[in-house]
This record gives sequence, structure tokens and C-alpha cells, in this order.
Amino acid sequence: MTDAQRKLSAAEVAEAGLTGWRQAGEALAATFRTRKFSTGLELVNRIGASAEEANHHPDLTLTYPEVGVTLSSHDVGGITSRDIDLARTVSGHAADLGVAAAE
Ligand SMILES: C[C@H](O)[C@H](O)[C@H]1CNC2=NC(N)=NC(=O)C2=N1
Repeated sequence: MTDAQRKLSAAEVAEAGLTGWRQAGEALAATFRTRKFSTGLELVNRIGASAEEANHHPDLTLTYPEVGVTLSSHDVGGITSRDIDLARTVSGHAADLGVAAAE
């Protein structure tokens, strides 16, 4: 089993210090206040490109005012370093677009 397949404890997830993200059961979740559908679509497209590059895919909800992102590692049924890494990437895309996460 590689480190990327090791399920992280809640303490390890908290130690990752992900701003704007919360643990929801066996997943990480964040809501980004895009405020415009076009901005949300751009964010979703950037997330999608990074997900394909990482071969690790979130669940996404695109609405007019916001984008919801949920991350978990399906193969182990929990949160791994893959989810932490992609969460950081997603937060970076949001920051690039001037979009804040709902706290
Ligand atoms: C075959 C393919 O590599 C796997 O199904 C990948 C695809 N994307 C994935 N995404 C997520 N979130 N978890 C996975 O276990 C996963 N596995």
C-alpha cells in the first residue's frame, strides 16, 4: 500500500491546514462563492483539468452563485493525500479567480 492509498485520520486531515475546507464524513468539502455562473463554470473547468491531470476526481455542484466541491478517495473509501493535494490545487484555482471559500 502506497502513502497515497493510506486513509488519513481526522487529526491528520486537520493538520493539513486546508483553509475553507471541512471534513464531512469520509470526504473533504468546500463551497466557493463564485457569485456568477460564468465564473463558476471557469472554476469547474480548471478543476476538471487538474483532476484529469492527477487522475483523481471530485464531485462538483455548479449553481448560479457557487460551486460545491467534495473530495474522497473512492478506492479506499476515505480521505488520502490525493484528496489533500487536489484540495490545495482547487483552492489555488479559486484564489486565481478571486473567489473566496465559504467559511
Ligand atoms: C481507473 C481510474 O484510475 C480510477 O478509477 C481513479 C479515477 N479517479 C478517482 N477519483 C477519486 N476521487 N478516487 C479514486 O479512487 C479514483 N480512481
